[in-house]
Amino acid sequence: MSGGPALVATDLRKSYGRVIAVDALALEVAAGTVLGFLGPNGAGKTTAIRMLTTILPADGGSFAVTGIPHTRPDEIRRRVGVLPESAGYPAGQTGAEWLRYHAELFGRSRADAQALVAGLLAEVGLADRARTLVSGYSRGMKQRLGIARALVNDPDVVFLDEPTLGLDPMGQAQVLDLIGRIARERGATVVLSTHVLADVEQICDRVVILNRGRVVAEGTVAEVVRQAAAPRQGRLQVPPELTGRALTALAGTQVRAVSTGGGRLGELELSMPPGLGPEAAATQALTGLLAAGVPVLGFTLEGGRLSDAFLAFTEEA
Ligand SMILES: Nc1ncnc2c1ncn2[C@@H]1O[C@H](COP(=O)(O)OP(=O)(O)OP(=O)(O)O)[C@@H](O)[C@H]1O
Repeated sequence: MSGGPALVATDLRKSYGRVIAVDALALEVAAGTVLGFLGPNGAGKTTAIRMLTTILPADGGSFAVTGIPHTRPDEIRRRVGVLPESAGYPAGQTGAEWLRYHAELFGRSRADAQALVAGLLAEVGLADRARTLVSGYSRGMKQRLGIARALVNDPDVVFLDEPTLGLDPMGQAQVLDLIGRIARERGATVVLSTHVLADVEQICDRVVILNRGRVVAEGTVAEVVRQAAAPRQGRLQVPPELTGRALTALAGTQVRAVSTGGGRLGELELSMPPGLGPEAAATQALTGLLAAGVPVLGFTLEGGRLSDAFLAFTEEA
């Protein structure tokens, strides 16, 4: 593997008729990163993954995987692993047979493939189910088998499209643990497409948020949350006797204010409107209060979650 980024994309585009699925996608992902690839339904994640894994030709733009340009798709295919959005599994084969078949597709001899498959099944926690028909596997076991298949060529970059979809909490935890190990122990880069933002907060080093085919946010989870203007909640203390005047003053701003539950006078909860940065919202609120002659005794912005950021970046304009 080269010392450069694991994945680079520039101006990548794909349309289906008049629907622009991916629009000028630019990405740069460092090796060993677990990247959360996020976006609402139809944002273009699956289309982007299909292009980056050379399954679907792009309309324009370029990309490279571990330095291999998109003009050499056969080489890229040897360096990537994929768990597709709706992976199909064979009913009549055992997990070991199915994986061995895929290992042999990558040119392994039978003996070599057998050893590889035993290692992979152990890695994904299916060693004791090697000789069971896949049709008898639970959904979580099938997903882990699909991830094992994605690892059969010892890839540098692994693309997982919604790997925890439909899994129970135990199944989700096992898949997340496996993803963490793929990055840590194999040193592979993982591109994780998911709608489960709690998973992303737990295991992703960085995130990219797509909306309508475009990257609308990029960075670590903390950076994206900050960029989003979430914090969207704040807390304010004013002299108790001036609570009413403070609420009237804030009603003239874009910041929504209510007295805190429990009726503690002088303490107000603020909701910052989407689209207005936290500094701008805070300035508006504080300026409004000072103009009304209300002294501000305390003011804090509360930390936002990735879900707040996601909504802020993907809400309809
Ligand atoms: N084969 C296709 N033919 C026509 N339109 C398509 C096709 N595949 C995707 N699209 C459209 O392209 C856009 C992007 O779809 P895509 O499946 O890439 O989004 P996604 O982010 O993966 O969504 P989801 O989270 O629902 O899986 C959508 O408007 C979708 O309807």
